[in-house]
Amino acid sequence: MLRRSVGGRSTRSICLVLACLSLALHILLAIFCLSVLQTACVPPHSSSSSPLHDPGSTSRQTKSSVIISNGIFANNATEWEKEPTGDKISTKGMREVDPGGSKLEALFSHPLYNLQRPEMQEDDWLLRVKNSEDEEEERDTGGEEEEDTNWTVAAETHPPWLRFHLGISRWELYHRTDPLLDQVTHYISTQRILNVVQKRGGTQLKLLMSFPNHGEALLKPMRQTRDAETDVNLFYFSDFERHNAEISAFHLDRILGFQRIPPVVGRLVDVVSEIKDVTTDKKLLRTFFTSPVGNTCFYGQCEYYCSTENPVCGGPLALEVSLATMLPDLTLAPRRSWRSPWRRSYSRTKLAQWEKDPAFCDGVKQTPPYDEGTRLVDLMDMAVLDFLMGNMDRHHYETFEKFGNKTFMLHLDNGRAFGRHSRDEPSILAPLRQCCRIRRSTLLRLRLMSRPGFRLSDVMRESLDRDPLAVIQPLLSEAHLSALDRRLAMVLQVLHTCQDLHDDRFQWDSSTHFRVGLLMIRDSNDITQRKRC
Ligand SMILES: Nc1ncnc2c1ncn2[C@@H]1O[C@H](COP(=O)(O)OP(=O)(O)OP(=O)(O)O)[C@@H](O)[C@H]1O
Ligand SMILES: [Mn+2]
Repeated sequence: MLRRSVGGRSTRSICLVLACLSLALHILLAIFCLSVLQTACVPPHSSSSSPLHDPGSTSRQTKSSVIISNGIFANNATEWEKEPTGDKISTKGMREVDPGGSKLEALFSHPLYNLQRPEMQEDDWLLRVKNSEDEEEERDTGGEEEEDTNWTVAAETHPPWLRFHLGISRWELYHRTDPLLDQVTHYISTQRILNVVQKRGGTQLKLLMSFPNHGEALLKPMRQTRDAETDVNLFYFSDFERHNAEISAFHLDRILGFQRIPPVVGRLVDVVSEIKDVTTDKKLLRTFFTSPVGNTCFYGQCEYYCSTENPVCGGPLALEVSLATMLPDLTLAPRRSWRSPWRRSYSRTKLAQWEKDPAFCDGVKQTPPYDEGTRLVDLMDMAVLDFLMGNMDRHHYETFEKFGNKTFMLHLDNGRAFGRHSRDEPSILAPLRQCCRIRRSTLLRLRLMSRPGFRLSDVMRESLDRDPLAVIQPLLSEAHLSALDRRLAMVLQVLHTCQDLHDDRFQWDSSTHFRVGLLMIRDSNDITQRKRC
């Protein structure tokens, strides 16, 4: 009896121990699975304007262009309210934010900026390097030889501007972490200037600079002191273009994760030895003069501000300028110019249609190319970029013809941005307010940058400090930098209001109490990732 009960008790305790062990193992397994799932499912938000975008899934996205949050993120919060995985991420390969470390590096190391790149197809590249087969074929067909450029040599021997051209894809101008970016900006900010001519097109003075090895850059000069705020009585179309706006816009676009502005860098040029003495443009040369205080000035020929009353002056010789890397020549890579649906009237009295009609977006959404693909959310990205930097001058945008409508939008001409820091211009956000659409990855990145560890003003300050002109004076004043944070909060507020305003677009899933939101368009990448999850 005793033995049996002892035996029974020991069997029971063995069973108990085994049950405990099995429970512990299950808990361990569950923790492991959760951490693996989190790593796999947290960072799936990509900008579809990058090679991360899976071109094959664009059609999938087109068919169902709104997100349908199905409760994968298991809590009662809407997607909106959920925190992006932030500075506390400790999953493999992720760094914790070091309070004294580089916020810019921390931002670019974040999962939202490091998404897996789907394989690029041959037609996803804007240009392609000739290979020996092409050359043979050309010789057989009697095709023209490339002048003095050997396109078949190894990529490392190409000049940086050429490698930049070769890296342009259907979804982005460059890859954010590519060391080439530094090389191309270093090249145009240091190479000898061989020739200068005025660049046609547009309304204000711009110069086309040539460098050794066929490199070219678009120059916009400094016209007023960097800190001067635009006069409140000036209309947006009467404002000067600013060289520091062009530089800052490039940095902001990259920080937002878009990669839709060609690399722009600052440079101090000598107006005599690097412009006057080397130019072959007689019309430009004729406009040089010495100002009453002995500074060398010029004004060129253009529609606005090209007169003795609006000269560009060295001090007495040095002039701050912005240099934008030139895109491939139009004969090699033609571009299409699109009028922005939210273009302003460029009139002192007239209002544009979108300013009078709150339902303006409904029409846009049904109009090609905004009725499918990513073009509408790309417009929203552009509105966010422009609102943050106070740019009211976005009348057109361009795309590369080769890619048709399945491609990103180029954000060229940002010279009228960063004019005022003390005032925000809510009308720039009209597209967002009227459409209530945003790319999911953009939203998550914006929210990330509203957090102290990745604060937009801090990452912008750090990024701009790397420009050669920053040693003279910061490219953006502290007032402009803090305006960025203020405006970012406003963007997030607008999106939040979208949810409140359009509550009919939300349904309640009664079984789970998860809100099913139709607010945000998903990236194709999100869909791919979600399947995996
Ligand atoms: N990096 C670049 N590479 C090649 N072409 C460019 C580049 N930047 C601008 N351009 C071309 O030059 C044209 C004029 O440039 P930009 O728009 O900056 O001048 P603008 O005087 O401000 O024009 P507008 O008065 O029409 O606003 C653009 O429309 C674009 O086609
Ligand atoms: Mn312009």
